[in-house]
This record gives sequence, structure tokens and C-alpha cells, in this order.
Amino acid sequence: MEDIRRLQAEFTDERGWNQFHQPRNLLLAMVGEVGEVSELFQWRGEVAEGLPDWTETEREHLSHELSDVLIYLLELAEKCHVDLPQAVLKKMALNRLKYPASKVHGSAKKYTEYQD
Ligand SMILES: Nc1ccn([C@H]2C[C@H](O)[C@@H](COP(=O)(O)OP(=O)(O)OP(=O)(O)O)O2)c(=O)n1
Repeated sequence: MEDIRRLQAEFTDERGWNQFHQPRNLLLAMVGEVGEVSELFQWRGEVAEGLPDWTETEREHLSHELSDVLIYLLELAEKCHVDLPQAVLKKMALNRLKYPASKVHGSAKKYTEYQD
């Protein structure tokens, strides 16, 4: 994650694009790329894991769009002064506490739906 963040920071600096890469613009750019990912799945119905019916071209296109989402996400986090690698680990620890495997195994219910 840190390598990708650094490479994108270099890419942006080299082009004098920091002036455009404020948090709101990065958020909108990221959402735009999420839209491009969605477009690839649009109207196909459910898609099985591994995307067995997709062509190589479609798979490559998807890999590009997912990459764009991640690139903007990492830069957005940086510009918001969120240490994303650390924050993700903390959040995953919180998720484990909120959803103990022994309690929720095999159920997709949200934690608020459990009575205890
Ligand atoms: N102002 C910009 C423009 C582009 N990029 C980088 C980050 C993304 O990884 C990628 C996005 O490029 P495009 O906006 O050209 O989008 P696509 O690559 O998705 O092209 P298209 O929209 O034609 O599919 O380039 C960036 O950092 N800042």
C-alpha cells in the first residue's frame, strides 16, 4: 500500500497536479472510477467467482478500473491525513470484535440485528 501511495504521489508531483488533487476532487474521481467498475458488471446478472464467462479483454479492463479506485483511495486517505494501512488493521480488529465467528458463522445479518 505504501509503495502505491508513494508512486502516485510522485506521479502527481511530476505533473504539477497537486493543485487539483484536493480531498473532494479525489473523492469524486474515486467514485467515478467505482462507476466504471459498476459499468462492467451492469446488466450481466449475478457473476460467479472468478468471472468464468468474461473475456481476457474484459478482465483486463476490470483490473484497470479496480486499480484506479485503489490509487484514488490511497491518495484520498493521504490528503485527509489518514494512515490507511494502520487504520485498516485497526478497523479489521474492530470488525472481529463486532462479529465474533462463534456468534455469526454462516449468517450475513448486520450486528445491529442480533438480540444477544
Ligand atoms: N488528474 C488525474 C488524472 C488521472 N490520474 C491517474 C489516476 C488514475 O489511476 C488514472 C485515471 O485516469 P483517467 O481519468 O484517464 O481514467 P481512466 O484511466 O479510467 O480512463 P477512461 O475514463 O477513458 O476509462 O490516472 C490522476 O492521478 N490524476
